[in-house]
Amino acid sequence: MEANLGEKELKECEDEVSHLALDIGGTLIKIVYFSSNSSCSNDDQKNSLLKDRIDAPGGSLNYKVLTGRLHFVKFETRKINECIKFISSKRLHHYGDQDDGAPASDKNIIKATGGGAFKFADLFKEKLCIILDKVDEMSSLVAGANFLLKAVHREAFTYMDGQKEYVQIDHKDLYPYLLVNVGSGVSMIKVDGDNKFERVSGTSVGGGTFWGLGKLLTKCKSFDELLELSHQGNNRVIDMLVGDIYGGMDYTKIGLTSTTIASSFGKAVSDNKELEDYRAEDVARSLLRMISNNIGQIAYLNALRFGLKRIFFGGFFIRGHEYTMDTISVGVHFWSKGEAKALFLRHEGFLGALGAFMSYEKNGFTDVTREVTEQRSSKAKNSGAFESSTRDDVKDNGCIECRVQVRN
Ligand SMILES: Nc1ncnc2c1ncn2[C@@H]1O[C@H](COP(=O)(O)OP(=O)(O)OP(=O)(O)O)[C@@H](O)[C@H]1O
Ligand SMILES: CC(C)(CO)[C@@H](O)C(=O)NCCC(=O)O
Repeated sequence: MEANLGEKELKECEDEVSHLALDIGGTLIKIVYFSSNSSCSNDDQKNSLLKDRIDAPGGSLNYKVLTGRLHFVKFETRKINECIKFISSKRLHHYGDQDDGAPASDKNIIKATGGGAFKFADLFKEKLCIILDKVDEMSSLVAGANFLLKAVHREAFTYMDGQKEYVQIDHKDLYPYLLVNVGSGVSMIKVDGDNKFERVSGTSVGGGTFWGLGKLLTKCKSFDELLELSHQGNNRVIDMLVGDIYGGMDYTKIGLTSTTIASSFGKAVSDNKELEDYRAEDVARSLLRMISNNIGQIAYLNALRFGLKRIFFGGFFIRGHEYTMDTISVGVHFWSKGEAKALFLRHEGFLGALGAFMSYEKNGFTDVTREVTEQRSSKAKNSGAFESSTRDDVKDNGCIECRVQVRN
């Protein structure tokens, strides 16, 4: 049953925050929280509009459905204190306050995944009196990806030659697939079903490598600046191409055109130039291509190893960046001779946080039933320093309107 809220009612109701989950990675902290539109002053209205009770399939359990929003926010892990201030100022850590039945001792237990759930457990306890309930990182990534692919409309898309094409996922034909999460490092996971997966490979040459090397080589101050720079660069200035080696000719016998990169950064060997003699734009471009190509190639090899046709790329390295996606797609297409497909996800950076969020099930948080609409969060745009992303879409900070099913 659906709660049928008009725009007016939605505006009149203030958001009531609940259910916070964290993914504390090597570079970024990702936060997902749910806010229900359930603090209307009139209780009757609240009950009739927002909490349609439904019976569980078995008949005995009673559920209520809350209408609200899933919010997505990120912080740099090195600025963890900003994240703690944000949680504190929004009182997100009191997620259980309105949860009638929960014992007091359960109220400040927050689901958290990623290495930082271990590393920063004491800090969260000290500053926010939160106990981090650790959820395995790989199972969170898989749960997050499966949820997005099944529940969120227009989540997965291909990107080739500047064309973005949404892919309708048939739930019965989702598995198996390869999930490649490009965070600071890269994990490659063969997914065979709900909570059925195996981490089959990984590489330390990932997003951290791009951002770390890029910072050293270009003096960029932010990841966005580095990406922007790469947009304007030309990798052929530094990369050694097949044509550079073969006197401008293709090496047709082994299928290499003259414009194929033979050696990333290879021209720097014979150029007799210092770093300062290269344009930062060109360095950034070569670096992005080198990392993206390498990830695309290892991903393809693993897909080949297990006969997987679909490769979903997640993690904050992707950032919906066209050139990154294009490079990965072209690589996968080229090496697989068109057999395998690279697919991208709109909420790519939040897989782990979403997976941790979904794990509230055991505490009575049952399901995010469906997305209603997706929109940019006006709050995210207006709330100042905490959400200061330069990009404007839901991947960075934003929200999905949805319904969640909560066990009474
Ligand atoms: N604003 C940003 N600041 C820093 N890095 C960013 C930013 N946006 C995107 N990135 C890229 O995203 C990567 C981090 O991605 P993600 O948050 O998925 O991984 P993580 O969880 O921090 O790492 P890991 O899972 O390996 O612990 C960075 O290494 C960088 O390449
Ligand atoms: C160590 C993790 C899982 C932490 O998120 C990630 O950074 C990663 O998968 N790194 C690659 C490590 C490797 O397989 O070589």
